[in-house]
Amino acid sequence: SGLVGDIQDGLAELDNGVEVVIIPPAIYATLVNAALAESETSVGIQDVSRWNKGAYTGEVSAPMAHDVGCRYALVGHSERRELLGETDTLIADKVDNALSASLNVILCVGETEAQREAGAQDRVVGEQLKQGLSRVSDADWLRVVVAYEPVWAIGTGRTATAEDAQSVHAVIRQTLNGMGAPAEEMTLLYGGSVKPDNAKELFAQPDIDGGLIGGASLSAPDFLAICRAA
Ligand SMILES: O=C[C@H](O)COP(=O)(O)O
Repeated sequence: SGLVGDIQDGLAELDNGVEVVIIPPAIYATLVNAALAESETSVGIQDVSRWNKGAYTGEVSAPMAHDVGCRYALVGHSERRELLGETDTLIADKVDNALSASLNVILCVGETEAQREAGAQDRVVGEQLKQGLSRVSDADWLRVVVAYEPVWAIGTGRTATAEDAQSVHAVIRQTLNGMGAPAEEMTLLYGGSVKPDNAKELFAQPDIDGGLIGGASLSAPDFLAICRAA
C-alpha cells in the first residue's frame, strides 16, 4: 500500500541503524513482505495459532507465517489477553510454537489501570514474563524481545512517563536475568501512545531499547520521526 511504500522510502534515507519490523494484519503479510523485498525491514505477524500442525480451519500457524516471509511473531498483546481471554499458559504455547517455527518472538506484557493503581505493575509483569517465557530454551533467548505495554496507555494518548516506563523495564531485565536469560543483550520495547514528541525521551532511558508503535505507525511521517528518534 502507499503507507508501506512511504515508510520504506523514508527508511532508505535513515542511517541510524535502527531495526524496523512491520507487523500488519495477517492477511496482508504477503503483500507487505513483497513490498519490502528490497529493504532491510522485516515483516511480522500479530498472533500465531496455538497449534503448529493439524486441521484447525481458519487458524494461521507459526510455520505458515514463516512460509510467507514473516520473521517475527507478536504474542500476548493485551487486546488478545483481554478480549480473547488469552492466558499465560496459552501464551507460553504460542511462544513455543513461534520459536520452533524459526520466528523471533515479541512477547507483550503490561498491567491494567487497576493493577497500576494498586501498585501491582512489577508483580503482574514479572508473572507474565515467568509464565509466558517458561519454556524458552537457552539457545532461543536472543530470539525473544519483550514489549512492555501498560494497558492504560495503549491507544489512549496517555503515555507512561519515561521514568515509570524505565522503572518497569528495569524490573523486566532483572526478571529475565533471574530466569537465566542473557538479559543485557535482549531487546526491550516500550509501547503505548509512542509519538514523535515523546519517543526521544522514552528511548533515552537505559532499559528502553525501542518501541512498539500502534496508532502512530499509520502515518508515515510520524512513524519515520519515531524511527529517527530511536
Ligand atoms: O500494538 C500496538 C501497541 O499496542 C501500541 O498502540 P498505540 O501506539 O496506538 O498506543
